[in-house]
Amino acid sequence: MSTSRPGGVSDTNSLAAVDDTSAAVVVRKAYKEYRSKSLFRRAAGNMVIRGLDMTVRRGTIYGLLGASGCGKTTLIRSIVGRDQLTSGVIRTLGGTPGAPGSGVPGPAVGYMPQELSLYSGFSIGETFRYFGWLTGVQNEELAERTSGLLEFLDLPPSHCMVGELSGGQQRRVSFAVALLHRPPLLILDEPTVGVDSVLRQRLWDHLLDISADGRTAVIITTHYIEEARQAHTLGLMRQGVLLAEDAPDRILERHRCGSIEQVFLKLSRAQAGATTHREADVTAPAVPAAGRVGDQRSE
Ligand SMILES: Nc1ncnc2c1ncn2[C@@H]1O[C@H](COP(=O)(O)OP(=O)(O)OP(=O)(O)O)[C@@H](O)[C@H]1O
Repeated sequence: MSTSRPGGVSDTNSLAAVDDTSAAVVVRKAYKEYRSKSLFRRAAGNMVIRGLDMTVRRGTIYGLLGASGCGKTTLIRSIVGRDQLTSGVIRTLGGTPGAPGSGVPGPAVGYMPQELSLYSGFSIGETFRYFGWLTGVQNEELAERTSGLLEFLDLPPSHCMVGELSGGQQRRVSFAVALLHRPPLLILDEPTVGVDSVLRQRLWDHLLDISADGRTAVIITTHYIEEARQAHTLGLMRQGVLLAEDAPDRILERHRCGSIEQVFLKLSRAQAGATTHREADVTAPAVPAAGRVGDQRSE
């Protein structure tokens, strides 16, 4: 594992904070390295998460904003227990994700993965029935929530087959499935890709509504700065670390910038400077375009 630790959140480093009960998710000193499966490239590792700290409070929306390839999905998959860190600590709803009895993954978490994981041979109604059965939502409660979600998300009638829906409609079904059982932790990996601006705002309004109960935490990843700005806490992610983590207004104030794009640019340059100085194994930064952060895969 590389020993380079380019940046991170300095004021939340204490490992004692992992047992903070007001937090739905705590990540401390997280590192994740992918090892190549190729026989010819076995020595080459890819350090995707590099000493990352993150805290998600109950009753808040956490917007995880970063360029394509910065490690958002890898982090999310570790939080829901679908992937394991190389080192570091994660507490999701007080337990270790993936550990027996932790309940994660499980019904306590509503997870919308980036890749679609629906059954194309099911109708929309059967999909809701199946996931409702897995999470304990049945009968009148299921019928009521199904019709509410179909209407809210502008979906076709429940007899329509999932395999015959458009990609955007399938993403909305996947979003509905994550919401169906009203879990205390909702993790949405790029739910607004391919969603029109009216529905996108409706979706954000809904997330703000459900987190207002003071109990439900939402983590949402996105490339879009203007929508992430609505989150209570914003994590600005780049090359496997959080460059900043705070309320959007406090981030602007602290860095004396007029926009999140400017903060991103400023902190990206500082991170690149620090990295070059340490001659670490990361390359030059991408400059974020206005309104959307750039692609890091090709860096
Ligand atoms: N299973 C895997 N094996 C090897 N490398 C992987 C694997 N999954 C992701 N990566 C690499 O890890 C890096 C981060 O990928 P990740 O999907 O976490 O980024 P992201 O920020 O979610 O990107 P996007 O916004 O495009 O979804 C990329 O360089 C990717 O190629």
